[in-house]
Amino acid sequence: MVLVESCTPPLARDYIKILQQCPKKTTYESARVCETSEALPLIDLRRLMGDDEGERAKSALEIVRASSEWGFFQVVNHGVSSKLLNRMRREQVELFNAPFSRKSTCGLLNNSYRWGTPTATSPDNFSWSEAFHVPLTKVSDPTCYGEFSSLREVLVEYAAAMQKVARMLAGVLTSNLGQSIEVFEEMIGCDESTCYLRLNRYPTCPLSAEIHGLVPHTDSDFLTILHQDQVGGLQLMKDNKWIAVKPNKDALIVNIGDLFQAWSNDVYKSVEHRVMANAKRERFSVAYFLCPSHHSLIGSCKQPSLYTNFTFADYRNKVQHDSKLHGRKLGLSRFRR
Ligand SMILES: O=C(O)CCC(=O)C(=O)O
Ligand SMILES: [Fe+2]
Repeated sequence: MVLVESCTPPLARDYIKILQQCPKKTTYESARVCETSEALPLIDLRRLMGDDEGERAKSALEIVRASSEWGFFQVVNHGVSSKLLNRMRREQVELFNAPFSRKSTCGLLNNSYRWGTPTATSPDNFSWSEAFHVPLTKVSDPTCYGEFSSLREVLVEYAAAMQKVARMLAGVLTSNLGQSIEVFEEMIGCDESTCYLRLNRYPTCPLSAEIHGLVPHTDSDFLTILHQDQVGGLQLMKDNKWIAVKPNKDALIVNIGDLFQAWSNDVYKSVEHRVMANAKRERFSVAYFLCPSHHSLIGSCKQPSLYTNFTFADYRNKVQHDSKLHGRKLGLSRFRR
């Protein structure tokens, strides 16, 4: 019990409360069952950026195929230096090492600190993690950082580097749909001021091997670029099986979000993914979310559209509403015709 009470953030306290309130014992059927034989597609972006037109077309096709068949892929030679990735990680570790009271009450990074899942109604929608979910409009604001002033420079640089990769990948995906990236950006209002960075920490979990570090979800954005450490735990759903993503220190992980699935009329897939908690090692990751402006209309670029027209604000409101009411997001199914 001492162990549980001394845990910060107070994940164990919150988890046990939910467990006690939940009348049915939750069984994590096959929570750990995981197929590892299929490796996530690995795409070399040097070929996409090179002079050889044939190679560029081949690597674009790999991106399109992975986005349609997997909704997930890894990229290497992405142009983001390992020095920057390492600096980001060091600053992230230092930030999360701050006392809980400092993180939770002092307005750091636009008050974006969260832990656990306040809306959880059962143990299986509780996430054993803490995070800062930072709007990019705030990353250059010096008043957001308190004593963590060196974090600012890294976050600004990191966001710019991720934006570059995201734009390149979005360009490939939109061009395959017969649209230019300029038209996409104008219609969707996607730019650096509308995107988010999420710094995740998954503390070790002393309670059970079957708790989620992050519950199964799809991302409510166009696409996500993730940098994870070497601990592992990320899994994605493919053909009704969970597949573990093996950490690769040179790779960034890319996944399609709900909005690209809608905009592409289901050509690209936003697939469920989750993180399993780890009893022995804490884990860190940083996610960059490519998002549109709130009032952007996310129709489909193809007709007949499988989805009703909705704005990003409509989407987020529904997600919040469903999470409060049902303990989880219902996502795109809310907007299917
Ligand atoms: O930490 C990870 O591996 C996944 C993070 C994630 O899915 C998210 O932040 O949406
Ligand atoms: Fe995610």
